[in-house]
Parts: sequence; C-alpha cells; structure tokens
Amino acid sequence: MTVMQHTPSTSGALIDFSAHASSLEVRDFALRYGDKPALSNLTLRVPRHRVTAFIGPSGCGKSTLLRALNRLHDLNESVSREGSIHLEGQDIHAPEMMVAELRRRVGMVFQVPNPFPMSIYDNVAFGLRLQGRMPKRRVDDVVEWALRSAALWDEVKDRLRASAWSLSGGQQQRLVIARTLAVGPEVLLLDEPASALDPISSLKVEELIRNLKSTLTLVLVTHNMQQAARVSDYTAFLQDGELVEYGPTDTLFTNPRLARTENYITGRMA
Ligand SMILES: Nc1ncnc2c1ncn2[C@@H]1O[C@H](COP(=O)(O)OP(=O)(O)OP(=O)(O)O)[C@@H](O)[C@H]1O
Repeated sequence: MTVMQHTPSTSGALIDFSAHASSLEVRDFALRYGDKPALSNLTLRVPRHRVTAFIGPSGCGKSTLLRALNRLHDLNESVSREGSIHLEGQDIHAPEMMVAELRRRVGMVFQVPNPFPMSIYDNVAFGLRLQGRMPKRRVDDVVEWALRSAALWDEVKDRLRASAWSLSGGQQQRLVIARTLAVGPEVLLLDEPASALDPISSLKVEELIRNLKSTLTLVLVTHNMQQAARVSDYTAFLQDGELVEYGPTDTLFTNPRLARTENYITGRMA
C-alpha cells in the first residue's frame, strides 16, 4: 500500500514515505532573527538513508534550516523559535538531549573546508579522542576506515603525519567529511560542500555523497540545480522562509506542481 504524506501548510509537498522511514522530522517550525522571520510554518520529513536537497533563492532560509537541524543557532541570543525538530523520534531541544551528542549524531560540513591546524591523521582522530581514551590500534583502524569512507585513503595513506593544510581544497573537504564520519554520525548536513571547489573535486564530493547514503542520511544545501538533480533523491524548494514544494527530485525537476517552483528551477527567478 502506498502511504502519501501531505504536509500541512500551503506547500505542494507530497512525498511517498512508504519506502523509507524518516530520520529527521521538522514540525511546524519557525525561526526569527530578532524581529525578522527567517523560517515559518515548516513541516517536513527527511527520509533515512537518502539524500535530500534544500534549494531556493538566496536568503530563503536554506542554511538557517540546515543549522537548526543540529542546533547551531543555540549561541545566537537573537534567535527565537517555535515548533519542534525530531531525530529518530527524539525532540532535539528536549532537556535530555545533550548538544554535543546531537552534533555527533548529526554532523555538519560547511562550504569552505575547515581542517584543523594539525596532521591529516590528527584531524580524523580528533573527535574520537574527545570521546575518551581509546587504544592506539583502534584509533588507527577508525582513521583508516573514515578516510576510506571519504574516498581519501589512497591519496593520503603515505603522508598521514603531513599537515592537513598541505592538501588541495577538494582533499581538505573530503578530510573534513572523514573527520565527521569518524565519530559515527547518523546524519550528515552539507552546506554547499562543493561550491568552493574546482569541477573535478566537486564531482568527487558528489560521488562521495551518493555513496555515503548506503549508511547515512544526507541533507544538502545547494545553489547548483544540476548538482541537486545529480545527487539528491528528494528536493525541498524554499522561498521566503517557507516550504513551497517538496518531492522526489525527478518529479520536482521535470514536473513541478507549482509555477513558483518551475520559475525557480528554469532560472526565471534568481
Ligand atoms: N545570523 C543572522 N542574523 C540575522 N539574520 C540572519 C542571520 N543569518 C541569516 N539571516 C537572515 O535570514 C534569512 C535567511 O538566511 P539564510 O542564510 O538561511 O538563507 P540561504 O537561503 O541559506 O541564503 P544563501 O543561499 O544566500 O546562503 C536572510 O534574510 C538572512 O539575511
């Protein structure tokens, strides 16, 4: 039986969730910076072990929503919010949800690669060491596994003690992904992860994203329509802080339900 979820609000969101359970669920979520609304009336589910892209014009709230998913707004005192966000059914703002644990489970990768000023090995081992003492052999194994998972091992296995800053931009971004993977996240949030990279490095990161979904749920913010079409299974189109349309990427790009979506993806709206 096919179960369709029609999200409340005026959005054109219609997704068949019968095949996959959701990993994250955003319910009636709103966020303001001071007096200025950035997100309103947002309800959506992020399917588990799939890639979901957030697209929309500059300033529509894509990054704000992504950051809300691992509570990166917590330290911004001007931010107020309503509604809730759930990770595997748990309210991420509940008192028992430790923010460090949330961020281990929901990792974040930013536009500009941000390796720490230390060796390649130490970058990947960093989060593991924060979790407590672990035998060196075990750390070695996890570092190798994370670098292999990030498709970087073959390029760095002979220079693990070299500075992370000696890597190219594309390699640095894959190193940051390896660092995030090493602590065993369930969800990876990617905020324009390839937009600062050259085309070949960008394609490598895209391939990596596609491969990682066998074990992870991925959420990708991108301005690049071709990238969203190549990489994602589902796409959410936001405008003015609202969810306009959300559905399977193929359908959204080839047969959008709403004119606003079509205008955006065909480039009639910046
Ligand atoms: N820290 C902040 N303080 C105040 N306003 C902010 C802050 N961050 C974002 N905004 C505002 O919130 C709105 C949404 O911004 P956001 O960065 O989420 O949009 P976006 O869709 O990711 O944009 P872009 O594609 O340009 O990165 C914009 O009007 C922006 O100016």
